[in-house]
Amino acid sequence: MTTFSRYTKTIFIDGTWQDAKSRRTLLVQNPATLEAITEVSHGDERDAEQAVRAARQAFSEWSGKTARERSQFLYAAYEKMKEQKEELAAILTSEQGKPLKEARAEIDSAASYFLWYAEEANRLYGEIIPSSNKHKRLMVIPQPIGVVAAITPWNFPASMITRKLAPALAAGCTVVLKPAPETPLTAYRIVKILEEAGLPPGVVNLVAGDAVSIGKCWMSHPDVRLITFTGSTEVGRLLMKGSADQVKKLSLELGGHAPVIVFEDADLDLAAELTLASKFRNCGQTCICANRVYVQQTVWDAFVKKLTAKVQQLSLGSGLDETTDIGPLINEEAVRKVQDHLDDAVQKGASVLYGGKRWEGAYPGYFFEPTVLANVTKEMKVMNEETFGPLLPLQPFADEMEVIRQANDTPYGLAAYIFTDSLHRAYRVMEKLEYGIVGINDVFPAVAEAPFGGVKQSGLGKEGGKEGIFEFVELKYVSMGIRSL
Ligand SMILES: NC(=O)c1ccc[n+]([C@@H]2O[C@H](COP(=O)([O-])OP(=O)(O)OC[C@H]3O[C@@H](n4cnc5c(N)ncnc54)[C@H](O)[C@@H]3O)[C@@H](O)[C@H]2O)c1
Ligand SMILES: O=C[C@H](O)CS(=O)(=O)O
Repeated sequence: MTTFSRYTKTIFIDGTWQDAKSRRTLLVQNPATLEAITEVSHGDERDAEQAVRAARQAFSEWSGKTARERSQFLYAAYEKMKEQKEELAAILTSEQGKPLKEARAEIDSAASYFLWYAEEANRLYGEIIPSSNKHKRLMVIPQPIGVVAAITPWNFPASMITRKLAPALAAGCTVVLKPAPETPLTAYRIVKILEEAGLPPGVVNLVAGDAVSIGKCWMSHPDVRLITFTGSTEVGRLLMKGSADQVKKLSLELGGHAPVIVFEDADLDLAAELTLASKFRNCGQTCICANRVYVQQTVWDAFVKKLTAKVQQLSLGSGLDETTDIGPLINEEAVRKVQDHLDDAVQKGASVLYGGKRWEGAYPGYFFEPTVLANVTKEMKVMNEETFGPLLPLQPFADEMEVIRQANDTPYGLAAYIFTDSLHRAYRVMEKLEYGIVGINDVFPAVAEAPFGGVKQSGLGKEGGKEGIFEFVELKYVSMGIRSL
């Protein structure tokens, strides 16, 4: 089990670990036990500016390497991350709270992006276009966009970083990275792993610190060509506005409000099991988790009985305890949001089928009981705003067209889920759902080989898949005049 000293340098610029220019530090605590883990460097615009200079300086050499050389680096990073999985998972759980079994799965996922883009680095093809003019030859060549600013969230502090770093490095970009203040130690260990894999100075630069000042620096810096952000829609809007003056390219992975639709022809045991798994993974703190469940009236009683029976078997506790199914929320603000959504729903007529209050257990941290609601209505906050906690509203529906309308009635468009054993119904409904990701009898769509991303106010662009690398690339079109003999 990794232990940290009282202070950990979490600013890494041009190959050197350093203090913040301001000498400021920030405490990192365990959200389950509230114990202090360590103080970390807390940088600002001065550190952010220095990081961009280092990344700009390193760009020519890194982008000048062959695809094979960049690929080999990413393979080495993959191998080292797999070797250090247990240590990384323990660090992740200590600062973020999720159960170790989920943290291990996240490290596997994080490493898979290094593996996938080690492979894709060698497949960033251009093309020759058949010219309509015999005196011209036309081609398109992909080129790395340049210095990339990556800003990441606390809920998946490993995979949200590698989902950006891997394609950026594969394409030949250099990176300045700001992790979430709640989870800087996972970012610290990932950069340490990259160092061990042979990271050249300036290729990846880490600046843990003040989000607003660092963000302002990178939004206004002319050498930052792309901002790739994963986080709330609210912050995504700020970054869009702040990048507009320079027309910066943006890749945005934002908030969600996933509907689950359980049809009468579904496997109800599977639907109950996967709805539970989706909702309560990471204590409900995932962008693609079930936020509302629509159950066809004819199977309401059977489904609700199965779901509530399973919820009662979930055990809460510290993520470092192997028997834990649900860990803490990330902080007190997160608990207050869950309580606010619950209070609002009950005041507007919802009934609590299970749970309904903070968990008073063996740990002093930010725990909330897994909670299931019925008699919910569209007017409730929980049916419209991302709760980001263990609160699950259930609502009956009558027919297919009505539930599709209800499912689409949101500004979000990240993920949606359908449970049915009818191929015809699955295809009909999937085509009409206004979401970037649709799960059919599945609630875990995120894999490195597929393009992950939302529509509407859930984001712009894709991460993963063959598509993900193109966020970090500019396509140059070359028109060449050829003299005939
Ligand atoms: N679509 C996805 O793939 C995806 C994945 C994970 C999380 N999320 C979303 O992220 C949110 C939860 O994560 P969070 O609480 O860390 O989100 P957040 O938006 O509060 O913070 C995300 C990152 O942005 C930084 N940040 C905050 N304000 C900023 C500013 N003004 N300028 C620059 N940076 C700023 C934070 O420090 C953090 O590093 C949820 O909405 C969740 O749905 C989306
Ligand atoms: O929180 C959002 C993450 O993208 C969840 S997942 O790791 O993609 O399932």
